[in-house]
Amino acid sequence: MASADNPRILVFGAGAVGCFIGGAWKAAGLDVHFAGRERLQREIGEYGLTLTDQNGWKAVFAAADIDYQTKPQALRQADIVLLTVKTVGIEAAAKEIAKHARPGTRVLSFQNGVTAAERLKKLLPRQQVLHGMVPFNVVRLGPGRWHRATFGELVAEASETTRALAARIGDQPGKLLLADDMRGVAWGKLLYNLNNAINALSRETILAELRQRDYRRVFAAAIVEALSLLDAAGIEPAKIGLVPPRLLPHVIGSPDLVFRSMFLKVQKIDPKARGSMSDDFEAGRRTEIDDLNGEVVRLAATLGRSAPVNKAIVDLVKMAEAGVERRWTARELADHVLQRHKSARGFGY
Ligand SMILES: NC(=O)C1=CN([C@@H]2O[C@H](COP(=O)(O)OP(=O)(O)OC[C@H]3O[C@@H](n4cnc5c(N)ncnc54)[C@H](OP(=O)(O)O)[C@@H]3O)[C@@H](O)[C@H]2O)C=CC1
Ligand SMILES: CC(C)(CO)C(=O)C(=O)O
Repeated sequence: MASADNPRILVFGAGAVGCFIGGAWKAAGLDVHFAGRERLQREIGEYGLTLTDQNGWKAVFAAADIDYQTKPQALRQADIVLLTVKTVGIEAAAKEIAKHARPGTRVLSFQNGVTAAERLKKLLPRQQVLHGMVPFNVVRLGPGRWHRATFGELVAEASETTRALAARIGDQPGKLLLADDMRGVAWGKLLYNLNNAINALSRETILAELRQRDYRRVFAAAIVEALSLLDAAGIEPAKIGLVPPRLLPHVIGSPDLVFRSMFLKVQKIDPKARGSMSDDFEAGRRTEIDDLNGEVVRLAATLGRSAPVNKAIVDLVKMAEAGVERRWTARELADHVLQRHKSARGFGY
C-alpha cells in the first residue's frame, strides 16, 4: 500500500521494459500498478506476470496480484509515473499525464535516445520529470512472461525521489543507480542502440547477429561516426557496461575470435535477446529510428557535417517502415552501408 515512504508507482505504457521493471520493483516490495493496452491487460489477467533474468532469478505473480488498467484515469492516484512507452509515443502519453496526473507527480522517463526527458519536461511543466536509462534487454518469452536477457543496472537522474527509490530497491533485481550527468549516460547508451536498426534489418537475435563480423563492421562504423561528432560537439558519452566508449568500436569491429573471447564471454548475451526495434518490425509499427541513428544525423547537421553511415541506416529502416520487407544479410548490409561511403570504408575494420 502507498505511504509517505512507499509511494504509489504507476508504470504507464507497460510493455516489455515496463512489465519487467515494474514487476521487479513490486517483487522488491514497492507499491507498483500498471497501465497500458487492453491486449496486455487480458494476457496478464489470464496468465499473471512471470519475470526471469540471466542469474536464475524468477518472480511469479498471480493475475489477481497485478493491477493492470487500461484507462489513463489510473494516473490520478500515482505519486510516481514510470513512463515506459516508446519514444514515438511520448507526446500522446504526455497529453494523458498532463490531463490526469496530479501537479507535482514525479515522472521517471525510461526511453532510449537522448531527448525524451527534455521533451517531456517541456510538455509537463506541472509535473517533475526525471531522466532514466535502461541498459539491459528485455525479451518476451510468452504470454505474461518477460526475461531480462543482458546485463547492466538501471540509471536515473539523482534526486530526492530516485534516491528514495534506490534505497528501497537496494541490491535486488531492478536496482537503480543514480547519476548527475544524464546527458552523458544517454549518449553512452545511444552508442549501443546504434545496433538496434542493424539487429532489426538482420532479422536475427542479437547474439546471432553480433557473431557475424560484417554486421559488427557496420555497427562499429556507426559508433565511430557518432564518437567523432560527439567530440566535435563537446559531449562526453558515459561508459555503459564494461567497455569505455572510445574502445567500443575497436572491440565491436574486432575479428571473430577476439570479439567472442573479449566481449561475448564477459558481456554474456542471452541467445533469446532481440533488440527492441525488432519488435517494431514484427508488429509493422513505426520505429524509434529518428531518436537513435537519426539523432546522430541531426547532431551532424547542427555541426555542418554529415553522418553517411547512420543516414544510410536510417534510410533502410524508413524503407522497412514503408513496407519493404527484406532480410539484410551481413554482407549485403556491409556492402550497402560501408562500400558506398568512403569515410566508413577507411575505418580499417
Ligand atoms: N525492450 C527492450 O529490451 C528495451 C527497450 N528500451 C526502451 O524502452 C522504451 C520502451 O520499450 P519497450 O518496453 O520495448 O516498448 P513496448 O512497445 O514493449 O512497450 C510500450 C507499451 O506502451 C504502450 N503504449 C504506448 N502509448 C501508450 C499510451 N498512451 N497509453 C497506454 N499505453 C501506451 C504500447 O502499446 P502500442 O504498441 O499499442 O502503442 C506498448 O504496449 C523504448 O524507448 C525502448 O527503446 C530500452 C532498453 C531495452
Ligand atoms: C539493450 C539494448 C541495447 C539492446 O537490446 C536496447 O536498448 C534495446 O533493445 O532497445
